[in-house]
Amino acid sequence: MKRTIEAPVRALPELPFLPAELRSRVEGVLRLPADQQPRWPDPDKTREATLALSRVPSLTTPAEIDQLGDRLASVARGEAFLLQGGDCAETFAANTESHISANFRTLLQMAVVLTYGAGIPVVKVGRMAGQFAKPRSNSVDGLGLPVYRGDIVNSLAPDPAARVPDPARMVQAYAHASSTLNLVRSLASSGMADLARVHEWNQDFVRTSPAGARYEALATEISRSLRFMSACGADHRALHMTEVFASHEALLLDYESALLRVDTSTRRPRLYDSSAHYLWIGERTRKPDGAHIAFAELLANPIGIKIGPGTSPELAAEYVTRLDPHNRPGRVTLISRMGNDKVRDVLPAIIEKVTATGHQVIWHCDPMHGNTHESPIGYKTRSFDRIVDEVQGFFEVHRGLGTHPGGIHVELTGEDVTECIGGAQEISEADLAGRYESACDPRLNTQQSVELAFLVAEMLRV
Ligand SMILES: O=C[C@H](O)[C@H](O)COP(=O)(O)O
Ligand SMILES: C=C(OP(=O)(O)O)C(=O)O
Ligand SMILES: [Mn+2]
Repeated sequence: MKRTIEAPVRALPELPFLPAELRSRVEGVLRLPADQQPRWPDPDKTREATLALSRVPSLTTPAEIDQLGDRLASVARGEAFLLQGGDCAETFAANTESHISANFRTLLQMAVVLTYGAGIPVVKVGRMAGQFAKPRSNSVDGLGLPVYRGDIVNSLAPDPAARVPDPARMVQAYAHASSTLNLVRSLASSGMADLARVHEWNQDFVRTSPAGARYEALATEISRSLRFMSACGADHRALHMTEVFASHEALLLDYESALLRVDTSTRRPRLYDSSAHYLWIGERTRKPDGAHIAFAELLANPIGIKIGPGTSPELAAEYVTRLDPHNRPGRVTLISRMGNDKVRDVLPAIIEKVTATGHQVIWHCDPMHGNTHESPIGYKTRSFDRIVDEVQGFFEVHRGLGTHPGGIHVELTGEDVTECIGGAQEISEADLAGRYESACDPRLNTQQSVELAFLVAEMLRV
């Protein structure tokens, strides 16, 4: 008789080098209740997949992760700005060279404008190389099928068989993440990241955007600065290459725990989630007594937590004290995703309470997830104006309190999709059907992303 699996299977992977004390802590965490996990139908296949992942090479190294930790410490101290962006849901099908390089290029274009606007370094973190798992509002979709939970779990195809969770997808996700990182590392150190070249793309944006005239003055100032630096003979390698880090939501605990690796080169062994440099815990899985927050507590990686409008100041302070026991600036990023109509009311009390704990966190603004609505014909969309207004509100709140608005976290793609309405191209609800390609949430297209960067640069210069 076929056994029905009532609870999600979370087999602790082999983790060959895990010292006994750490192993029992990981096991304890994986026994806690975890939201949004798939019910894999076959425990043996699940174990096979996690065992395979526990033996593969790390996607990131402790040295790179610690390097990002240093950069984030600067952000927390107000000496740098954090730009994080990429797809809502990466897919295996879109894991192509053109898609990855277009997203990377858009991130670079935004970073140049923001660096100029802020006058401080911009730390670039992609939602890439692992952003394959999605938390969902409902377990059934509009067609009555089990919901799509990201390519690492099941398929978007509207077919009951395709929606059955398949643990072998975790191994495929690792392979895709690995090839993405390989390409991105190479692009970051090659001509693609050359400052002058990235600025030329921004000049193309200004030439072709219907709102170009508004941004021309800023783009011209950047051109003059570049000519000045070149005339002075400034030719540092940092002008020709860049540094970019990979991040995703630490949602699927079977995948994340199988990629845990231990660095034993330090006095106390440190546990790294080698699936990414930076991981965040989402709005739907941040229960304080659940597995996700406890998992994040184990890690040496920098950690983000999404905080929606229902977050109490006390809970925000609890996250920070639990996740930053050693008082490391930038160890925790609080990513507010309040909605443009709530950010000005809800965020100040949270900032005050967290600041009073003495921990130096990064305050990050996700202006996407609190501003999603359904169009009359059923597309999930977001309005560019509301996105801009949430960032504006976030800056106003920080200016009022004298704290550092540490950066923005956006869902974007380097392609000319029609998923968010508004922006200089005036994408309307009727235009959404034209090129709506997201597997989950609506992303800013390239033009909207670069336009947002120009608007944020203006806010930073006030
Ligand atoms: O990316 C975020 C969430 O997964 C997403 O907003 C949930 O979407 P849903 O409400 O369509 O499930
Ligand atoms: C799921 C996401 O966001 P949130 O947890 O803030 O809803 C996301 O960033 O795709
Ligand atoms: Mn999303």
